[in-house]
Amino acid sequence: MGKLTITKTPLAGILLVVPQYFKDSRGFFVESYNKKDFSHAGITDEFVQDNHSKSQKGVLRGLHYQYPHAQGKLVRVLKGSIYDVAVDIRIGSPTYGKPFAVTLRENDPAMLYIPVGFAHGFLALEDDTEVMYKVTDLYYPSGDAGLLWNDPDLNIPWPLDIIGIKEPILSEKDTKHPILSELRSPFTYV
Ligand SMILES: Cc1cn([C@H]2C[C@H](O)[C@@H](COP(=O)(O)OP(=O)(O)O[C@H]3O[C@@H](C)C(=O)[C@@H](O)[C@H]3O)O2)c(=O)[nH]c1=O
Repeated sequence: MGKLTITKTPLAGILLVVPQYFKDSRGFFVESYNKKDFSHAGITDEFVQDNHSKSQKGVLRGLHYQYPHAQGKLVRVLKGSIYDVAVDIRIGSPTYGKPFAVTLRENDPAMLYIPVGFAHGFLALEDDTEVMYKVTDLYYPSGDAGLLWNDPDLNIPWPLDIIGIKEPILSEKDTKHPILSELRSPFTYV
């Protein structure tokens, strides 16, 4: 059992979660999820699916949400690094349309907890970047939805120049999401 440090961010509900990191001459050990400690710290969601993806440098996945069957997410990086972004799409939220971003990387136990009501995406900053995330509902392709990654209204400072690329590598689907002003968000702020 390790110590769990949870830090609030400027977007209510989005949390930085840092489990205790035990490093020794063999490498490291970390409890990446512990139901009891997470519940005590206020993350009471039940995670029902684990996702694992690998991306080359410059791949941008997002910004995604699912509805119905909305998913809370707990995101971490196994290999490489990502610029991870959550955008508040809860109607009535004081931070509606605002992004929060953090760099998550290998050999660093920091994770991002994103509750229901946010669109999520990330840019892989290195080749062979592997991301693993727990989600609170199963995948329903019919509920797959998103927001356009480069919507000027979101003004997300994706670090493309820092990794030396002009345009990210996107799925066909991710080029076609609506912008914030066209979004009919199903989420409300409570
Ligand atoms: C997300 C997902 C995809 N798939 C399949 C569908 C498709 O053929 C293939 C790739 O799917 P996608 O292109 O949607 O994968 P990807 O672009 O990586 O989608 C993911 O992006 C990040 C940012 C998220 O937050 C996730 O919730 C999810 O939306 O994998 C599943 O079988 N289960 C799943 O849970």
